[in-house]
Amino acid sequence: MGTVVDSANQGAGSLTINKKVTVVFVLGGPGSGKGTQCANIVENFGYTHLSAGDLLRAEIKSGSENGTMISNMIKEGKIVPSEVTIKLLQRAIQENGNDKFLIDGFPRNEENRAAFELVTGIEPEFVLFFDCPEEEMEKRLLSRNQGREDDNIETIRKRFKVYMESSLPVIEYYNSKGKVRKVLSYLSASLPSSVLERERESLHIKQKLTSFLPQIDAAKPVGEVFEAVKAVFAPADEKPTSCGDGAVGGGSDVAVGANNVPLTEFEANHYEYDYTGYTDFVFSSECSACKCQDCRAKHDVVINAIKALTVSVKELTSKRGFIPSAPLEIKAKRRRRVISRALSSIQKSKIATPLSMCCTEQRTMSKGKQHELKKVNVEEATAEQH
Ligand SMILES: Nc1ncnc2c1ncn2[C@@H]1O[C@H](COP(=O)(O)OP(=O)(O)O)[C@@H](O)[C@H]1O
Ligand SMILES: Nc1ccn([C@H]2C[C@H](O)[C@@H](COP(=O)(O)OP(=O)(O)O)O2)c(=O)n1
Repeated sequence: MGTVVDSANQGAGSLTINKKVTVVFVLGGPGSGKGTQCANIVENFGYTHLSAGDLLRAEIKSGSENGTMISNMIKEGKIVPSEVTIKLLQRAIQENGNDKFLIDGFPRNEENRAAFELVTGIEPEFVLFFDCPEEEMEKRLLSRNQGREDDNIETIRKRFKVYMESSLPVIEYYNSKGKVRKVLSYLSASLPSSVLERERESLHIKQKLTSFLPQIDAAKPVGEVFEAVKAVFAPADEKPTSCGDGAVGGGSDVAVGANNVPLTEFEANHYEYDYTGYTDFVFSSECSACKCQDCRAKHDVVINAIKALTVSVKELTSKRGFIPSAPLEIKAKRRRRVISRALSSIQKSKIATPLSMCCTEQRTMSKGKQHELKKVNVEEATAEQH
């Protein structure tokens, strides 16, 4: 017996997607309102909506050989084998003239995710995540009135269990890659961890989360939810790649902490948080919300420069026998000047930042290069100190 991917590949043949497409995954619990919001997005942003559940139900109706198996799995609240769903999605994408797709209710487990990526080579542009309390979802499903066989209390409970156990980890996976869009991302970036903690606390599924998870509060009325959705789509849609695109609220998790640098790294202690001027950087940089690789790379260079600067000043002050017992009294204005000078020296000395350089590579920048940065910054810092 072959793997899921093997069998999906065998059957894929003519189904191979031979056009460049933009894919947004729309995820959330059963009844969280994915389909409802997808209809709004289609109307306003020109996407084509592909609901995995609808495709599977259409397959049952078509009398296909897989029909009975799919029907039984859905009645049990289980997830249909990936190769079946992926083929349906591939066909729908290939046959549609559009090149922008909302894929709703997929991937629903790790197997779905990995197989789709391998078979189609498509990575989502971003992930939209609707978070809604179970009681609300249950109420909605029980009054959905679409004649669905799985909208009964017994199957609903099973679907909730599958969602918590299999689907949430997929959302967390995309979150770790900075793909999950949130609305207040730019704000959260500058907040101390205690505030982030409070934000995380407000999540309906908080007990299952291992990290901060961007979400849209899907328990609100349809119109309000769509306002949040619009904030995610509008900027991304208007100016997808340019620098300083004003994508306020449209940034993903990665956009704010650019390159996924954990916020805690800058908040380890008061001294470091204060000294790096991280807050200032986030709000003053034109590119802080931009996710293009260029900006990410630049941001990494700055972060490294700031770190090097911190080390240098610590060294300088300890050499002078001055060990600060309180946070260093460097005023915000001066701090910004130091940082901006450090940045311009870096640019002037043409430290090349290849666009292809990924965040990890940047962070593991060779010691030699870090030393170079440090040298530049020691001079700047010394000048400032005087
Ligand atoms: N924000 C909302 N407030 C109240 N009811 C909603 C909201 N969003 C969707 N619904 C209703 O809840 C039910 C489930 O919504 P649906 O979009 O089908 O969810 P999903 O696609 O996530 O399963 C539908 O009857 C829909 O009209
Ligand atoms: N990727 C997917 C998506 C849906 N399914 C099956 C299992 C789900 O319980 C049903 C219904 O999914 P659908 O997305 O239409 O509905 P809910 O979000 O659960 O309300 O379809 C699947 O097996 N694999």
